[in-house]
Amino acid sequence: MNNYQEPIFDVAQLAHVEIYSPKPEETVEFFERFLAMEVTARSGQSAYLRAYEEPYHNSLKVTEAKEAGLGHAGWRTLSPQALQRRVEAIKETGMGRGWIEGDIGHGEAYQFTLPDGQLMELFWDVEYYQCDDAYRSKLLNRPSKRPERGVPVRRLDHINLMSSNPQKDAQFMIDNLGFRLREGIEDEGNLIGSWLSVSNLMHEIAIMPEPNQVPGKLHHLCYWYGIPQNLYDIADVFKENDIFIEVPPNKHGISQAFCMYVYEPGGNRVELFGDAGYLIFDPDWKPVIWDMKDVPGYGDTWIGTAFPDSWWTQGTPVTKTQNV
Ligand SMILES: O=C/C=C/C=C(\O)C(=O)O
Ligand SMILES: [Fe+2]
Repeated sequence: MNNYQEPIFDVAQLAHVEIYSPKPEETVEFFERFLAMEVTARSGQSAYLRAYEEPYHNSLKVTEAKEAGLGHAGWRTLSPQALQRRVEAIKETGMGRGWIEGDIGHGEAYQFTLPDGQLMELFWDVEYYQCDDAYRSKLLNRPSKRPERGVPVRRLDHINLMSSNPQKDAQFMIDNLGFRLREGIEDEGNLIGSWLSVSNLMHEIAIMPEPNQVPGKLHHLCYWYGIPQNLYDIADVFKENDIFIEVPPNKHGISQAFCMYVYEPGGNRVELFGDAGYLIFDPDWKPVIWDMKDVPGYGDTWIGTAFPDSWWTQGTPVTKTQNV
């Protein structure tokens, strides 16, 4: 058994996501007013936000840009030593961009891109949120009081990217960062969809096909409630405020998560999780593979309305969709 390929446990979590918005103030208002996130800093064209149960200074950076899309995703490693090991591995791939000083909320980070071009970074040094007395919760394991406005999300859960070569990107995450494939969608033998994680969550990242092979897109970012009823509460608020609901409260087959998809005012798709679906504890988990023909009505939506075409074809930045 000594030839067993041990997992790489160097990446700990998805710590933050930067999204681009052509309507930054409306995007910030969406997260602040409806999802009750707190703006913890502003600098230049960016605002930094956190959810009330997140321990770090921020988990979301909203940056003004011409078009919606992914700015970058930030992954925290398990230790400073783990960071160094992963940086060496990434350097070998030629996808490394080099070190940056850091950003508001975290220290030096090593940046790289996926083969498809999406920008990512690895870091260890992080700034923990310092709670003002006015926000201190009586629930000692909660970093700040539950906000009284909107329907407050509790933490960042995952990102989902659209790729011109999803199989190549998934393999990159597996080979160099220790992600494990949990579920996949195959079409004519190609892995076109993958749900990958480094924790007990079933995914911190998913990678799906861009129908016209346009590289570098974001499909969605997801925040977690953990309480299915909250999806109906926030759906009511969205409806009252003309926020487009693409997929109403729904149970996914893949991941078994209870979800809902909306578009924030800047145009990026945001998923909300009523619960995160099943957790994984088997150290030798065998990926569950779906054939694409079996997905509609089972893998995508197990219970709820059918997914609209837009869910399979639209990401950000938006490009004209030829007939797919
Ligand atoms: O077609 C299957 C889609 C599943 C999506 C997810 O599990 C997710 O985006 O969290
Ligand atoms: Fe998702």
